[in-house]
Amino acid sequence: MIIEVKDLVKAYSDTTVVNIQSLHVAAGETIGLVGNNGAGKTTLFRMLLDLVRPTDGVVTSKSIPVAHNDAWKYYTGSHLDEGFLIDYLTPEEYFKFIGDLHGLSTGDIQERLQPFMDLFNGEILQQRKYIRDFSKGNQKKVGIAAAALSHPELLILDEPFANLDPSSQIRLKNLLRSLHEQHGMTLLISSHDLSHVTEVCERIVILEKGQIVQDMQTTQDTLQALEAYFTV
Ligand SMILES: Nc1ncnc2c1ncn2[C@@H]1O[C@H](COP(=O)(O)OP(=O)(O)OP(=O)(O)O)[C@@H](O)[C@H]1O
Repeated sequence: MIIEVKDLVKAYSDTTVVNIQSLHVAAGETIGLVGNNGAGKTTLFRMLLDLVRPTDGVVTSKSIPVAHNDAWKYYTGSHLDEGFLIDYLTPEEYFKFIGDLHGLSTGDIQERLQPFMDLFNGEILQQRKYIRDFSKGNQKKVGIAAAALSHPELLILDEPFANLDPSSQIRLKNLLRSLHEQHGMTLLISSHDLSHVTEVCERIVILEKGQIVQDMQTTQDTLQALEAYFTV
């Protein structure tokens, strides 16, 4: 298992925001995490990435607790929010920084960014602008590309479609599919867009008040089932 979660609890004072008995992510799976505002999606991702320590329970990656070992960092890419970026760099400088961490040459970086050119829409590279001066949507594109640059075995993205214009959302959907198909990347993404997430992900997990209430393989009926579930 690339990720295994057991009896994972996160509580702030006396409010429990995540409470998951068990969640297994196998290598090569594409999983969409859905749930209303405050359901605990981001908190779960932060615990998977050792950014937040659980109140109870453990997260293991390839059987090793993420809190006690760095091995997972070499095969895990992630972009949760713009806080992950280095604002005073240009996108080129940031990609070089991330590429250096993974021993990629300038040529490797250029080659690996090639599939992102449609998504970048001519607005990311050679702009002579720092990341801080880009729009939220374009910052997100930089973050997603940087997270995927090392071709990680596991890619974790929090709301990758948010703040993107409709054309960019469609381009991102195709890109994520092709990262999975061409590199066997395991994807774990959260989204409020039920249609996009069911198109990209073969498995959908619904989180409600910190708990997993449904975990299903995506079929042609899943979108309808999700829409019914979220209709109040
Ligand atoms: N540092 C913190 N201190 C106190 N409460 C927190 C903290 N971080 C998160 N929470 C609470 O945990 C709950 C889950 O938040 P989280 O951001 O994980 O939800 P989410 O599913 O990602 O929501 P959204 O869809 O709105 O992004 C919320 O009620 C939030 O207020």
